[in-house]
Amino acid sequence: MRYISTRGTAPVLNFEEAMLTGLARDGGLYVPEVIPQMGVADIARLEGLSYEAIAYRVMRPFVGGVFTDDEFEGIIARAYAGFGHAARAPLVQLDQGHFLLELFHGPTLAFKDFAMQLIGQMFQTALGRRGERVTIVGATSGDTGSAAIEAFRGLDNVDVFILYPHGRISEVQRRQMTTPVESNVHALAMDGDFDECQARLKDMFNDFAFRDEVKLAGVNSINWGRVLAQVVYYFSAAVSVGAPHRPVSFTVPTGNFGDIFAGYIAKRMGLPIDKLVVATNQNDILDRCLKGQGYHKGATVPSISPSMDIQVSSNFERALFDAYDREGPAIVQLMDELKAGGFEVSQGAMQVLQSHYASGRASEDETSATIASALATTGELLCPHSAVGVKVAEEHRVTGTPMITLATAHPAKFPDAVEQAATQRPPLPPRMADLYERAERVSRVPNDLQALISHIKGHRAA
Ligand SMILES: Cc1ncc(COP(=O)(O)O)c(C=O)c1O
Ligand SMILES: N[C@@H](CCOP(=O)(O)O)C(=O)O
Repeated sequence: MRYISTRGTAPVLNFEEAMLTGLARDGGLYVPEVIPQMGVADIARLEGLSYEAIAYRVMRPFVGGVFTDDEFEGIIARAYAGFGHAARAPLVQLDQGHFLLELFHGPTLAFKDFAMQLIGQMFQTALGRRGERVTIVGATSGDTGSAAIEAFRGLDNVDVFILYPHGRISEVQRRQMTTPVESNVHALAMDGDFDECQARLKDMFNDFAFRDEVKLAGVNSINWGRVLAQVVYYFSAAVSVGAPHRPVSFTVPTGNFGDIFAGYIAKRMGLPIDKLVVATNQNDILDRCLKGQGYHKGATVPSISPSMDIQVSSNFERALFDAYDREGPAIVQLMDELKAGGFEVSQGAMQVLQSHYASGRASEDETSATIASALATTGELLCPHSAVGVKVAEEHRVTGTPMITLATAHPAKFPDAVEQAATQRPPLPPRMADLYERAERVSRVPNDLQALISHIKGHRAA
């Protein structure tokens, strides 16, 4: 299995190399050269299997010969052993034909654990074999960072630095990053918003001297391994509501476009997905773009679903790559225009995008109202991101086709917003009950590439 860059000029890599490289050296994102296929019979055989067994069958062809069968089975088993639900990703019914896929039973209570726990295990196996140590730098609007710190804390062969936008994440998210005591993990509160954190991260990858000196690696969804792990739950969920014998739709609360892109990969592999619905909060650049209004950056407005306060949605580049017939130079041009403020999508590419993705947005009031009404009618307490999804899903449901909305975080990660909407404060699970008493360790850093580089160099173990 070979991986190519969306910008067309970086070296072609195998799975392990693409996973450890993160951003391609031409600034692009790695994607599989060919998407492996699963036929109707292969998908039907997933019914009744454990989450781990489905994960093995769905991901195995993407990994190639990098891990042996036994190694890969062990990696998957260890990744999901710590989840708090036997089904890992249980499906609950909200209404006739509308289901919620609960992706918040991992150690940090958000969907990011599905991929981060897995790539933590894959990094450990691959780096142990190579005898290498790497420096992971990540950008987060709250959940990626906490999942990464949890997955990599205390591991021998990695230093982890996570940039988060100072003052723009929830207290639970912050404390999940600032309270681990292991000396190889570092939370950095940066002045700026998430897009600026992500831009500095990409600047670091494009500074080859720094990148090579510290052996920079990335665990944001620029890393193909992150997207791949998320493909699995589209299969597990769809099969439990009747796929491959009938089509299924998904609505996905979306920010950096990694999760919905995983759904697109599942569809390209053969899963009968009718609609993939992108649900945004008031930072609705993706909704506007998918409705044909171009991709034009504005100011990011803080919302009650802060993890989706994003304007530069990094994985949208992967979607554009396919929509532009995998023409690297076209993507280079669009990304140059984006640096200057935005771009228009060609008519042909727009048709391709709209054939795969629908979209909608939820205002702040609509999000709060959905939290309240879901609790009243179904007893389900939603986090604000999941509520954005449920509201948009309701607008796209079609009789006869099950709609599955991804519940991307536990409500206890956003207790203030949930309490305000539902007059009920969701408690943290018992294992985290002392989170507010634990001591915090965090460095305040400026939005400045050189300052960040010297901070990281000065705090690495090796
Ligand atoms: C809770 C939550 N929901 C939804 C999203 C959006 O996911 P994606 O960035 O993969 O589109 C994020 C962050 O990315 C998140 O943390
Ligand atoms: N919402 C994310 C933003 C980063 O997304 P990623 O999937 O690219 O890592 C977060 O919680 O950090």
